[in-house]
Parts: sequence; C-alpha cells; structure tokens
Amino acid sequence: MNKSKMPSSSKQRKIAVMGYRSVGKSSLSIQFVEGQFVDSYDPTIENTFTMSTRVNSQDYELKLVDTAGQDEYSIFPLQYTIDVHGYVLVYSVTSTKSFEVVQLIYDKLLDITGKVRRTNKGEQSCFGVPIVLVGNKTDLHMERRISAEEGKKLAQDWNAIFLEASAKQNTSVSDIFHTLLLEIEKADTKSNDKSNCCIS
Ligand SMILES: Nc1nc2c(ncn2[C@@H]2O[C@H](COP(=O)(O)OP(=O)(O)OP(=O)(O)O)[C@@H](O)[C@H]2O)c(=O)[nH]1
Repeated sequence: MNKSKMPSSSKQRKIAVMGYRSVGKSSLSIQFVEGQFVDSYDPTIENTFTMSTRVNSQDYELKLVDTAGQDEYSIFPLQYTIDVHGYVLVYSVTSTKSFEVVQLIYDKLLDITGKVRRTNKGEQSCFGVPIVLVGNKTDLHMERRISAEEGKKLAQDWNAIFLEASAKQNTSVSDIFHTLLLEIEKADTKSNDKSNCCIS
C-alpha cells in the first residue's frame, strides 16, 4: 500500500463535561467547538459535539459530551463512565454550591470508576481517568465566591489539573480541552506500563 494513501492516525477521544446547573458547561463546549458565546440560558439535557483538533502534532476526533447539570440528589448517569477518556469537572467561581456539587460528582465518579491501590499506608482509592477541574466565570470579579487557591487545593487533592476560565471572554477555554487530551496521552502511556493507577 502506498504510504501516502494510508488513513491518517487520528485518535478518537471522548470527553464528558460535568458539573452543577448553570456553571457554563454548554458555554465552554460551544466556545471551544464553535468559537462563540451565547448569553442566554437554555438548560441542557445532553448534547454531543464532534470535532477535529490537533495537539502536539497529533490529530484527534473529539466527542464532547455536554451533560445535564447535576445536583446533590442526582443519580450519577452510568453512561458517562463508559468509554470516556477524560472528564472536565466544572464549577462557577461565583457559586459555593457549585463548588460543593463538583466534589460530590467527583466522589461518585471515584466510587464507580476508581481503583483501589495498596500502599504501605493501607488501601487508597485513586482515579484512573484524567480530570481537569475548571473554575468558570472568572470575568464576574465582583461575584467571586471561590478563590483560585481553593480550586487549586481541591485539584491537588484529586491529583487533577486545575484551570480557571471564562467562557464569555474565551479565557483558557481551549487550554482546558488541549490539556486534558495531553493528560489522556500520559495516562495511556502509564496504563501500558501498569506500574501506577494514579495520574500525576
Ligand atoms: N459572565 C459569564 N457568564 C457565563 C459564563 N459561562 C456561562 N455563562 C452564563 O451562565 C448561564 C449558564 O450557562 P450554560 O452554559 O447554559 O450552563 P450549563 O452548565 O450548561 O447549564 P445546564 O445545562 O443547566 O447544566 C448562561 O446564561 C451563560 O450565558 C462565563 O464565563 N461568564
């Protein structure tokens, strides 16, 4: 077969965007995929975007699942644990409640998909799928309730990446998805050597 005619080695990746209601999950997804911000609020049931993107000379076919807002009473939708390569967990820096709910979502995810690792300190649960924790709506300076330090600390506890963003001003939006794709690559390499189930 002529090498120049070989199909390109685009990797297929599925990313789920989760968080409390109205934190900007759809706005971040739409800003990344379509490059626009819509100021109206239309609650999402579920929406999947498909797009191509390139990070570090690697092409990706990306499926971005914009999920319905969760709250403390929601039953975790199990379909978001299957075939998902990475999670964007979003809260709004203007909402304490959304910061609490993102932690509940993480706990549920860990319960369902976490792995137990034996260490010399006993058993420790750890998460095998890369996560980016996002504090959105940083443009709303006067309404900020959650500091960057609090977000950073939580992400450290999870061994996750932390970013603050504004879907409205298009600040750090593509960083979220590009960083997650790079973390997924790293996790892939690690799972091949099987020495560690935690992301670091
Ligand atoms: N100022 C500001 N407003 C934002 C930002 N991101 C989203 N919003 C607004 O917040 C509201 C909710 O945004 P959505 O993107 O629909 O939030 P969502 O998390 O998808 O909401 P659900 O579908 O209910 O879970 C809308 O009015 C958006 O315009 C942001 O970065 N800054």
